[in-house]
Amino acid sequence: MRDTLIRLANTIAQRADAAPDSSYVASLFAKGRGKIAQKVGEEATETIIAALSGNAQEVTAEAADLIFHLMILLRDAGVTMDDVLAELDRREGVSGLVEKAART
Ligand SMILES: N=c1c2ncn([C@@H]3O[C@H](COP(=O)(O)OP(=O)(O)OP(=O)(O)O)[C@@H](O)[C@H]3O)c2ncn1[C@@H]1O[C@H](COP(=O)(O)O)[C@@H](O)[C@H]1O
Repeated sequence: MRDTLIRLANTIAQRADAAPDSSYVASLFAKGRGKIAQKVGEEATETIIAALSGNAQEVTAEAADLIFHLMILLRDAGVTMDDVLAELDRREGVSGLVEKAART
């Protein structure tokens, strides 16, 4: 799973410095963080609607759109996927400690 995210993050990073009319991702970077954030919001809403409709194929497609646009927003905000995954790892460790404490 991490390989997919790394490949996509690398492609997105290359597009950040590319000419705006050279690709979809490059054009989104050129439009700025407000537009990128708007796309994340739209894709999040579409993912929610798909999940509520109960169609797993639609949820998969919308979730892919959401993660893709979120990765563009992260790049624009100077946050790496490694930062996010490290935060999730840290929380897993924290919750493990809480569970351990609850058992003692
Ligand atoms: N994963 C994706 C991906 N998912 C969705 N999309 C595009 O995201 C856009 C979102 O669709 P919408 O209908 O919501 O948006 P729109 O109407 O085109 O745009 P708005 O006017 O709403 O801003 C579509 O143009 C999709 O093609 C993607 N475009 C690119 N990728 C990946 O990004 C890489 C780089 O893409 P390019 O920058 O196009 O080379 C590709 O190799 C892919 O791996």
